[in-house]
Amino acid sequence: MQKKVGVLLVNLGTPDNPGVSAVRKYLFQFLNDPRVIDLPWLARAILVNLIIVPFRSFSSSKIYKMLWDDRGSSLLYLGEDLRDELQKKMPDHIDVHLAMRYQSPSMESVLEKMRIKNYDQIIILPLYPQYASSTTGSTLERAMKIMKKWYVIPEVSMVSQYWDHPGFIDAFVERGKQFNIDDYDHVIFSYHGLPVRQVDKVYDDGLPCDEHDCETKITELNKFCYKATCFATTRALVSRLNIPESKYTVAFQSRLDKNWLEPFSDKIVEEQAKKGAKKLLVFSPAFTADCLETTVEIGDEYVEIFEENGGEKLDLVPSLNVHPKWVETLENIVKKRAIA
Ligand SMILES: C=CC1=C(C)c2cc3[nH]c(cc4nc(cc5[nH]c(cc1n2)c(C)c5CCC(=O)O)C(CCC(=O)O)=C4C)c(C)c3C=C
Ligand SMILES: [Fe+2]
Ligand SMILES: [Fe+2]
Repeated sequence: MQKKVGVLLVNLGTPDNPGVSAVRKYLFQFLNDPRVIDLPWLARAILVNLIIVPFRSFSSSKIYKMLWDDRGSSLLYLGEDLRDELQKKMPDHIDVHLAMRYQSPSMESVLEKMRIKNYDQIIILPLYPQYASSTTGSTLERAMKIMKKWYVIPEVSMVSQYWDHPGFIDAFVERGKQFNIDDYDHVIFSYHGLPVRQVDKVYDDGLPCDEHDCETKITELNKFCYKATCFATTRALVSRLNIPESKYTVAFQSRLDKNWLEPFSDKIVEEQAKKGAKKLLVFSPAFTADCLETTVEIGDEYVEIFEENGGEKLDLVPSLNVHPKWVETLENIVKKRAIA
């Protein structure tokens, strides 16, 4: 009998609408996740529920209103498009589903639909190329918490990271080739930031991230360090795109406080403009779909910072979205894991 396989693509999630109350609900669920704000519960409860959420709901709602278009939030509808494109590449016995870690469609509801299908195997595929406890870790933990309650638990396969997958790199190289890189004064590889505390936690040897050469090499110790894999993705991309070391910077965006990974992308944008750069190109290879962080933070806010400081043109390389090479990469990842 042909084995049935269910694939679950998971991304972060987005508010149901850009209004303050939906954004509050989203931030409340997201930031109360102990893998995201990894403080003791009382400190997290006070910080998130009395300080961050009440204030941030208003400012975030404003930027979500800038992101929203006739199809809604791109993180969600591009995920749906990706699911549909991947489904087209699959044989009859493999179904592709999409869930969001926070808000809708929830992992609970989609996994329940998958349970009823009685698959022989479930493949959980978070849409983050580089592992972080707050993203991939949280998604995989949630999947395990849901499935551990099932009476019948099928074979399960979980994807932790694919920052060096040749297909993932090829897809971003193709995106980069849409631009004439020689025309730009500088290139920024801007990854979502993380608290330094969280990157330090991947090490069992008692030494912080800073003492593991994470900017230059991948080792047995740092292979799950988000900073190390962001730098490694960048090395793979610059080598394929022939970008010399003097012409690019790796930076981290979207910090909540100052103890996040540095350098900060907005500061690098400002610094480049002040040094006289007129044209900047920005890649954002921690995101596989365009979202608030790319379209608004880079595409609007960084453009403004660059121009205010003397720059002329900042271009954002679009994310992978439904690029055929990206769909093909996911197809290969799934087919390699699917049981026969
Ligand atoms: C690589 C992916 C991501 C990592 C790592 C990550 C860590 C992380 N994020 C926050 C706080 C916020 N992130 C927000 C938005 C957001 N974050 C990611 C991805 C990663 N986050 C995405 C794809 C998005 C956009 C979602 C969308 O709807 O388009 C937000 C909300 C927006 C805002 O108010 O700025 C917050 C807050 C933390 C605390 C964290 C790790 C500790
Ligand atoms: Fe985030
Ligand atoms: Fe590290």
